[in-house]
Amino acid sequence: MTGLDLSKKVADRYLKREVLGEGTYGVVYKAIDTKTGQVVAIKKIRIGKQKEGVNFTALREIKLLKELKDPNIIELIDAFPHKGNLHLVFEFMETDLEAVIRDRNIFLSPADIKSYLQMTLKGLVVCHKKWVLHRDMKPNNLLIGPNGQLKLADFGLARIFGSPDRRFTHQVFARWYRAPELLFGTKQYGPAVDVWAAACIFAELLLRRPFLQGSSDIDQLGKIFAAFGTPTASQWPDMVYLPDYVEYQYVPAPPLRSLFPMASDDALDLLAKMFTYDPKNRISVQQALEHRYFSSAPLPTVPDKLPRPAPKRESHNSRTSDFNPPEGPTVLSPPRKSRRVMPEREGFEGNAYQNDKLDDHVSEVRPGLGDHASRNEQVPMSLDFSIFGARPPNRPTINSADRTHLKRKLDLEFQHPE
Ligand SMILES: Nc1ncnc2c1ncn2[C@@H]1O[C@H](COP(=O)(O)OP(=O)(O)OP(=O)(O)O)[C@@H](O)[C@H]1O
Repeated sequence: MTGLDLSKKVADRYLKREVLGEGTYGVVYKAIDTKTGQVVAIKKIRIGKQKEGVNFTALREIKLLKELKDPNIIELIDAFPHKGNLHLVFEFMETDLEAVIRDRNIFLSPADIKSYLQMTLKGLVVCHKKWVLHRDMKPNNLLIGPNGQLKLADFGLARIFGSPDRRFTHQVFARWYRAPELLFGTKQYGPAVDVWAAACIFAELLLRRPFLQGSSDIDQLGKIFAAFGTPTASQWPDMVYLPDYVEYQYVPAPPLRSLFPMASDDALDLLAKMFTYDPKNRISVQQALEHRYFSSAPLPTVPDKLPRPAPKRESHNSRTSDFNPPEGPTVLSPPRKSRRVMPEREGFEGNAYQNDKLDDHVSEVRPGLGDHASRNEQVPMSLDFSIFGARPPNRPTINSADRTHLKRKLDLEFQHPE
């Protein structure tokens, strides 16, 4: 029996290989496109059994992705229903920015950081020009291909934001990357939320660890204010009118330089502009790309010279593959499962990370993509960041209450399209 025989064929075209992980909307597995020989990633989304019969979140993702073709945005190659599931076929990406940041063997030079940030912003500017927010920017949604190209992925939560009257659910962001206006419950927000998240990613590239690790929304705001000072009315006049506004004790901002001692003056200037409190005054993605940080020395590293994690078990060529793998498909444990958080009571009590250990007995072997399991290990730090407290063991994603809320919201939107 050949490897080909052992592999399961999907839609008469894709040879299924190992599971790569599991996201909010379903399992992602690796496959080979027998038509082209290309290695692909297939996101399998269960089609709802509801009256409408289709998972509209997935349809939205398809529509958005088809409109967003760009070297810095993940390519949707194909989409088809199969055995009651919707399958989205994406170009296969070897790793993601989170794996790069966590890899203690990787040294990121100022030019490397500049390059990763520039590619992130280039992908975002395409979204924003088409009036689309990404809304879920975080390092593990920034995938990296074999030639070092960074591409924005996971548009499951993105949506068009053209109409000024549109209201969004504000609970969709992974907390650590959430802008203060979202944390204060704003119902109308714009591309500035992606700029804030990109600033958090920029800071994370500089620090080699997540910058503002709040354990609740209130704590998240506390962490933000400890870093940049409590915003004053003159800095952000609309703040007091936001639905969930609460007054925080005034704390002055420490010098930004003290938080990022290794950053250049240009990097700090851009960072400060991206971390501006008032979304109306926050720098846009286009303006950020035009900032002198990107034109001053050192120039951004060319993508294929960027440091990336070493492949774990086999070397990948994501564009081609032999059709005769020595073994059949290996089903691996979804690594993301162990990183999910249980429903969290917002506020001061409860521990969002209490279920981290649930899947500890399942070992993870995931060739190609970065070793997510190792993310809990200590990583070298470039400065003393202890004022922001101990590093929680895991990275929170949206909780199930958020998800239920989001689903209800999306269902409503599709029942009453504007
Ligand atoms: N194009 C791809 N190539 C290779 N691996 C991928 C690709 N897309 C997703 N993956 C991997 O599959 C797993 C699930 O990804 P998915 O985008 O569904 O969710 P996520 O981003 O991990 O989580 P969330 O849904 O909470 O944002 C992740 O481990 C991701 O790295």
